[in-house]
Amino acid sequence: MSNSDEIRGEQEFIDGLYARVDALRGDTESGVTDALGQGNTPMQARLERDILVAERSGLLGALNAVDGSLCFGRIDLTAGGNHHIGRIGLRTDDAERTPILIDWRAAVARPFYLATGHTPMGLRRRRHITTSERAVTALHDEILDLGDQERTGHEDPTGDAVLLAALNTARTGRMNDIVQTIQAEQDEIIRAPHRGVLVVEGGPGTGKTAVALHRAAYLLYEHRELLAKRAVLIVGPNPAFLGYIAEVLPSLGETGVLLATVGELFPGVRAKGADSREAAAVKGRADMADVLADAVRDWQSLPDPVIAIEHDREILMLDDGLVSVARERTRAAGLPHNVAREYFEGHILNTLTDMVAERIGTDPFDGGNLLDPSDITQIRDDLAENPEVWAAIDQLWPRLTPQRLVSDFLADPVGYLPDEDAAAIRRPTTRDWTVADVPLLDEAAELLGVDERLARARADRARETQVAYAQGVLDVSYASRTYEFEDKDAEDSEVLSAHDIIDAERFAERQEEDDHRSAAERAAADRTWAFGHIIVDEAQELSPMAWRLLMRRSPTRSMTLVGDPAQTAEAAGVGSWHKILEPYVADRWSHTRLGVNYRTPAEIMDLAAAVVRAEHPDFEPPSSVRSTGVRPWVRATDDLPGAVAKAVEELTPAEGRLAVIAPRNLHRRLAARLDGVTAGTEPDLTRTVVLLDPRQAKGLEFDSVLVVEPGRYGTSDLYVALTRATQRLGVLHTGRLPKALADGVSGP
Ligand SMILES: Nc1ncnc2c1ncn2[C@@H]1O[C@H](COP(=O)(O)OP(=O)(O)OP(=O)(O)O)[C@@H](O)[C@H]1O
Repeated sequence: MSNSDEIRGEQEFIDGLYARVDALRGDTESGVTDALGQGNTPMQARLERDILVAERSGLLGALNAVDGSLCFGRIDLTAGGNHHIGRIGLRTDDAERTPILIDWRAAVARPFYLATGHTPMGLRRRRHITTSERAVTALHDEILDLGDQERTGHEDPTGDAVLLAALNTARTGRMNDIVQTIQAEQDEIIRAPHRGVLVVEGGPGTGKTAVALHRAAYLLYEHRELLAKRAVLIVGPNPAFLGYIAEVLPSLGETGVLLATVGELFPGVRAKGADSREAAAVKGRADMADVLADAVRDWQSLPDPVIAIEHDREILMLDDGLVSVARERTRAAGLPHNVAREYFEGHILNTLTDMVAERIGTDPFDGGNLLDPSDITQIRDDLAENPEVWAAIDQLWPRLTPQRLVSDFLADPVGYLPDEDAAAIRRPTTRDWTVADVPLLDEAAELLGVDERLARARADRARETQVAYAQGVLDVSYASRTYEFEDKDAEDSEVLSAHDIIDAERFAERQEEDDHRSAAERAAADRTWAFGHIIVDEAQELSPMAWRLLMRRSPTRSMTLVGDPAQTAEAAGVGSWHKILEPYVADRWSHTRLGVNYRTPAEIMDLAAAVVRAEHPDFEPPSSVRSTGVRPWVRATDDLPGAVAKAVEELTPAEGRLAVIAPRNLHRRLAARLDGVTAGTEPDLTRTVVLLDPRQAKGLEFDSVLVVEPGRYGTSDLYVALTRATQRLGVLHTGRLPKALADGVSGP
């Protein structure tokens, strides 16, 4: 076959695949339209319709998402025949249902990623198919069976042309999937068993984030049953980062995933405030769990010295001795505070009942008690009607919300912590919640528990509303009943109206069961949700308190943690995997390392590594997969805004993105000189020029990067900033220059 025949052949095949996708999409769309057009059908049918619409909409979403590059590879087998590999699997629309496109996650597709000339895994040839929209634009073939003489004219002798093209393309501000070029070391991690804790460590640009996202897609494919129900959680360091990675999973046809920062994991709270570095470090420490437990105990107070309760025209004196006994008995039950309150109420009511009984029932002659059990019950019931009794109980053992506990604690933490730490976290109760507050709120929720009676009362009220609603719905369907039964069509006359099969109560129950939100949506609204799998990116940044929160969300400890200790920025970050995991899984976790940097060219990586080596001489950076021949530059200036504006002009790529990374307090001055720049807490990363502080740059990448005033960053922040570029790096400074930068480059 000639060179162009090969392309034509693939084009025809791919046209066939798209025809199949279009037909499927048409079927799915009309299925949804028909279902929605059914109008006021009986209840059961309506529930089924909702499920069908949800399922079909998911399928439709997947079909639309993969449209860009449905098929990207082909493997030719030594034994004859071939398989095309794509983002989703497709079968023929006939009785045989023959596979025509293999999902990249299927076992059959694996040799596409792993086969080498050395270990061909039954392959003769591997082909990468590049498409633009629906048109085939290039083919790259690798011969894996060296004895095979057949040539296609599309041979790629080094086998890395497609990878290098992907690494060199202009960035868009949104991460792309790497499904066409997953490397063998990455594939192994993506397909690792989902049980247990897997730690993936690797330097900048080694594909940790990409691998984590593809792993989520793989797990959803391989364990669809389990994970569609329990959902996968992906935790990232900040909202800008989550925006950056948000399109990867949908492009792989997967949407059943919750992406969140730790600051978003307490439903009902949005962390908008900022903490100082010291405050975040103190709030993140593991001993905060004990501190909060102490704070809860301090709400369980004693009278000072008595509480006088007027009852039945007498005064009952509740003193600290009596309350102390009730408190100790309640605490001995070992229950969360709000749950234990019911026991405390019981003890106090008993204490007061004894007092009253003693006063009115004592036999003046022998000191015995003249009351019988029904009198005692009556006294207790009367006391339970007395608002003063409840006011005393509320004072001594108040019901608390996590928000109340934490905000009161932060308003006055003195006495719970060393003075310096208390001063660092102290703040008025009116302030916004911060990210570091969220694990404290979660801890507080655990310590407080849910008052079962309150929860039951709330559930009862909700149920009553639902039953009333159901009754209304059933009345409507009852009205339509005659019509249904009079219908001439025999099949329709078989249809039972909702009334025949279900009463209002049961319908309400069924409504509760049939919650049509996706698992990810339900998980987002539920603090106690147990996820099927949790993936944590930049895991080295999380504090011990944040780990406590995440471990609660993963009772099965099915987790993938990715990170790089050399990039740890947060003072609260734990730093060592052993320290993070020891309390939860002891040493039952596995560890793997990625060693190739796909992002940063060797010229830039050498400079960044020198910065870390100045502090840690044994530091081993990942090796860059490519070099560009373009050396980074470092320049001194007296006029920073002017020099930045000039450098931005010089570095802005014709296509692609530029990041200016500068300390936050310079942003206003710099932004004033940069037209159309985007900045702020949630910058729009799709704009050509983005202004970021070093923390915001974490996990992101750009074609060009300009680092401003490097002398003002800590080593790990500087390492992060210097390793964000795929092509060019410039450094500008007025002040001190870290020696490694001065030595590494000589500016013009
Ligand atoms: N196999 C691959 N094929 C194509 N591109 C890849 C591959 N592996 C990684 N990349 C690209 O390399 C870049 C870096 O990947 P990624 O952001 O996942 O690295 P990282 O290890 O998370 O980096 P950092 O720790 O610096 O945030 C991304 O653009 C990613 O798409």
